[in-house]
Amino acid sequence: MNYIKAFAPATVANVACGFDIFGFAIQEPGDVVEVRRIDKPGIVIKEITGDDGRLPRAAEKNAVTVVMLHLLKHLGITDLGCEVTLHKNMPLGSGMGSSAASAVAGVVAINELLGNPLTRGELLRFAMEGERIASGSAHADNVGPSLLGGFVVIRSYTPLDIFSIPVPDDLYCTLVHPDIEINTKDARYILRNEVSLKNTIAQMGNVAGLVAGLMKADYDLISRSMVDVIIEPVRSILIPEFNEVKKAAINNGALGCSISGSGPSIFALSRGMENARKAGEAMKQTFADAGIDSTLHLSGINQGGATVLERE
Ligand SMILES: Nc1ncnc2c1ncn2[C@@H]1O[C@H](COP(=O)(O)OP(=O)(O)OP(=O)(O)O)[C@@H](O)[C@H]1O
Ligand SMILES: N[C@@H](CCO)C(=O)O
Repeated sequence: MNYIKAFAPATVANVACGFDIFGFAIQEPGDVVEVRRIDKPGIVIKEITGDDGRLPRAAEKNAVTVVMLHLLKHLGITDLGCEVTLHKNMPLGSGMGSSAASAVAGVVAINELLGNPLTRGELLRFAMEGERIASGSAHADNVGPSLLGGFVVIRSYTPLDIFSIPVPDDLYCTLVHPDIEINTKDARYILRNEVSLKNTIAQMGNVAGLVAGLMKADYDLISRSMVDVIIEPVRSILIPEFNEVKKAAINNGALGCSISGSGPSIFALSRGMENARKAGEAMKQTFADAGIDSTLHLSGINQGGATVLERE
């Protein structure tokens, strides 16, 4: 194989109560990566589109290529030469798993170019290295679902223990990205290290409730469990109009609404596409009323994760 083109979708991490342990992928948007063999050994970034020249061009600094370097090192491959093109189809610092989509598309593309020496599950820890470069933290709740699809639970980081759970067919995601930027690194820095016993108990109840609600297709239980008493109260101060946008979603048919990843995007889950659309329009209008432009995405839960689009 000499050429691979791969796609990896945007993701919603945390899903209200599951900081660093829950995430799911949506259908669109997503990053596209092209990898082509060249004679000279080494990984080079040939071109990046859609980033306004803001992303690092050095292979060891960009999430899309860092993952490739880690994978080649693990496999002991020193003579491979590749030119990489990244099509950046989502904003940076968006809370949509932007760095994760690049990392996942990159690792899937290089693995395919090499004839798939590793399984999807085995690629996860390499994709996490892309997150380490982007935000200083190798969390898996964006790369996990972008790579594997479905609603992903990370039961443990040491050792890594990750699995998917079924979700109701009629569950839809609304994702609204206001035109502002928040770096994951900053949004993690402001979090407190200690959590009260009272909040831990409340959060554990909601985590258990959300898993059970999704697996049993119990929409009332999903709705009651989409509550984050630990992270959202701290981070929401970084997002203008957060409380109003959340209220607009809930008042217009959403089951629940919270910050997507580390923000500023805000997501809602709804029963049926029509409710998702109604909630999304109300959320977007609330931002517009405050003079903030935003972009609306509507999607079912992406069950397949990253895909290979072309091979030569
Ligand atoms: N290929 C890449 N795509 C996006 N960001 C990258 C990439 N490579 C390195 N970065 C760096 O990662 C930082 C953005 O990552 P960050 O995690 O803050 O955003 P995000 O992925 O949109 O957020 P979130 O993880 O909350 O969804 C920027 O500083 C950017 O320069
Ligand atoms: N779980 C991570 C996701 C970042 O998208 C965080 O909230 O910092």
